[in-house]
Amino acid sequence: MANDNQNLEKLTAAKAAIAFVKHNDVVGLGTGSTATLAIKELAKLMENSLKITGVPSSEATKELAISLGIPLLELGKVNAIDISIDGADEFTEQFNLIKGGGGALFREKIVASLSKKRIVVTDGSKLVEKLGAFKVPIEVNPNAENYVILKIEELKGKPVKRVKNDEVFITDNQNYIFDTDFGLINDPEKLANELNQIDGILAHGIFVNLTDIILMAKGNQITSYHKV
Ligand SMILES: O=C[C@H](O)[C@H](O)[C@H](O)COP(=O)(O)O
Repeated sequence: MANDNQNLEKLTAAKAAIAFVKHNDVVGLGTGSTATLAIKELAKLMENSLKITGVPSSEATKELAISLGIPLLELGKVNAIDISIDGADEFTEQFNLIKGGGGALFREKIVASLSKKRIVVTDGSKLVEKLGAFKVPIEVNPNAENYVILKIEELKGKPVKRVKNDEVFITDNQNYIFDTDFGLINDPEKLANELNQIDGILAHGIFVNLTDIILMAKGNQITSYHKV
């Protein structure tokens, strides 16, 4: 559970991120508590002069954006996004991430893939030396459940089907999530590529080469990592 300090850090990072948004931008709207703060800050700027169009990365974010009066485009109908702002569950200084703690990883990956500038906002707890303490969310079509479990186990992963409020968690895309323990991950790109080969996996939460700027707040200080 996030404490007050963590919430303040999330807000500090969110405020730093929206400074990158320009008038008339198409903005990829992430999912999760930190992205939510950024979306609310954007909406405040829109009360003055900023005009943007959002592209939501989940049904929850879509509802939030509508409630704030942010005009939206449908993700599946968009060819390019100027800038996206999203959170992360873990990141390394090599710009590798684990995402999907909220189950929105597939649409978040498409948003990041379409975006010209990808900004990740986090509190100070998300920086790690190696990914993997946070279990890798893997979104699986129910028809491929047992097949995918076998294939993940061949990769030495230990998948656990996600349950929320005593019920199997179902994603916005009507799939399951398997939170998978791979131990600490030495080569995220290799594991990402191996998972990409498995039929039945819609997406996994390892994000490689999908981030340009990471804004991490620690206390009220921002550390920004820019990919060169
Ligand atoms: O599916 C959820 C997303 O990947 C989130 O961006 C991620 O879980 C981080 O969320 P939060 O900002 O709430 O820590």
